[in-house]
Amino acid sequence: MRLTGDPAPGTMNSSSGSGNFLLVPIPEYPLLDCLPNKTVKIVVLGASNVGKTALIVRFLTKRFIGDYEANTVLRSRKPPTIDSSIHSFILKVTLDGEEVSLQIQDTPCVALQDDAEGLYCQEQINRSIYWADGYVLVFSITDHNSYRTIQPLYQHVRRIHPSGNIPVILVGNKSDLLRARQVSADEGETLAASLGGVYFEASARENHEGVHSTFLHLCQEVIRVLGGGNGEKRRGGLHLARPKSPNMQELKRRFRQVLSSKVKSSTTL
Ligand SMILES: Nc1nc2c(ncn2[C@@H]2O[C@H](COP(=O)(O)OP(=O)(O)OP(=O)(O)O)[C@@H](O)[C@H]2O)c(=O)[nH]1
Repeated sequence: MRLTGDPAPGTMNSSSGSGNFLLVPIPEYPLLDCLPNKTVKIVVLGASNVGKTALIVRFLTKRFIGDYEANTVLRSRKPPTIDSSIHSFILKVTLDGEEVSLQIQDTPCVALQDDAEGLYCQEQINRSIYWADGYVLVFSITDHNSYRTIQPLYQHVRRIHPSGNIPVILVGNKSDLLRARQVSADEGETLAASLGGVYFEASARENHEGVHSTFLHLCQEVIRVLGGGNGEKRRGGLHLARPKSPNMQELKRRFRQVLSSKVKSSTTL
């Protein structure tokens, strides 16, 4: 099944419970004509394999990334590999009756250093952290190491933004895998409270609504804490270019590929 509309190259229209989303790759220039004034910039961070990309894909397309993978395997026997580059998306959302331009960045994984306190974190992630207004910190409830990464990760964000409130939410993903649970809901809630954020358990695999409300909650929190407008201005005039998305053409090609394979397989089955 194709997403609503017939996407022009480089754009996709999707719909969600709260209205129509326009999904476009973030260009290297501002979209002054077609985006609302209010902008919220969100980055998704976490350890390897926790489901960062799956959560974003679920939010944007209402689908589970594994469905795309399975579908492509079926058709070409060559699953798409999501590379570890930074990918960016813009969509319009309506919050409390007002249109907001939501920009989301997916990032490569971070990892704990051997001392379990420091982080291995690529420079491009630092640029994304600097760029963003709000932070989705993700771990998997089936992987206690990914949970242990969160506190150092938050400290890392704090070092980049030493002053002021940091809108953050903590997501314990893969809540469908209850039998493999290694992190309790209490541990999630306690950690989120210590970071000054809210804890959500989510399943990118099974639940769109949970993922959807998680992202929207963070949007609202960003607007509440920072107000609308432009993040760079809020940070005392410091300007840092938005991280580039060098592989956006490739990502668009993969999106089109998996979406068209979805159309074909659903019509042939
Ligand atoms: N059961 C289950 N599997 C999930 C869920 N979310 C993601 N996965 C699977 O977990 C694996 C990792 O998902 P990704 O979205 O690539 O994780 P990531 O955090 O972006 O991974 P990195 O590229 O290592 O940073 C994939 O096989 C997904 O299909 C979930 O909610 N439930």
